[in-house]
Amino acid sequence: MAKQYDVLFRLLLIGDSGVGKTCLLCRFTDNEFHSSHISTIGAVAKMRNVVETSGLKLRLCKVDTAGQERYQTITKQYYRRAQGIFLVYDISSERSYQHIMKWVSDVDEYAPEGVQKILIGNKADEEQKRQVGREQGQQLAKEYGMDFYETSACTNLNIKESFTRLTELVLQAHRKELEGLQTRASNELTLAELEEEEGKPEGPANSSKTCWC
Ligand SMILES: Nc1nc2c(ncn2[C@@H]2O[C@H](COP(=O)(O)OP(=O)(O)OP(=O)(O)O)[C@@H](O)[C@H]2O)c(=O)[nH]1
Repeated sequence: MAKQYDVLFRLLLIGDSGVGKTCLLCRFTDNEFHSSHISTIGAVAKMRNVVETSGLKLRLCKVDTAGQERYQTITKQYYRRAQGIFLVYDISSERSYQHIMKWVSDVDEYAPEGVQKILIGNKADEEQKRQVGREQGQQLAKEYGMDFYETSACTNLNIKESFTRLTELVLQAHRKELEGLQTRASNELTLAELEEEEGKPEGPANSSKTCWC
């Protein structure tokens, strides 16, 4: 069957367990929010419809990874195929913010050079429980040369903006290859593995979640 898209980009969500990675993805993809927390096991991929830009059809595959330590061997396998990474902490958890440094060092070790990163301070609606100031997020992002967004999967704050921004950064980083692709026959594209993953759990582990949230 003819491919419905030219290029597939993989965006990864990483961060401590419970910071809201699954909910961010669920809000962006299905515009839904669920208040229960069922930990992701391993990693789960979700496709977003084809986006047309610069004469190319992009398909985004977003991989929601488990934050729990025991799945880290599995989730690190996904780093090397990522073009963009969301590093997520929870503004009501100082601990999850402190752990961003550890997540960044994992990215440096396992992700390809040139991978694009964005720092996310999620649960911005939880102002009364805030433990991490907005300026702390900005400062950390600056240190690592990342863009920074405070988001809320609950109220839909900055969800579209942050996903759009990371896609833009990935596009910019791959501009040269993309220009080449525009002049070639579209079926030869290999910028990322072109494969159909709709609805399938990514990789060796399944998710215990019955839906994406
Ligand atoms: N108030 C508020 N709660 C949120 C937000 N995002 C997620 N949550 C809640 O935080 C809990 C954890 O969310 P998940 O998305 O399952 O967290 P996760 O990072 O995917 O967790 P793991 O799969 O264990 O790594 C759930 O109870 C969500 O309802 C948010 O923006 N605001």
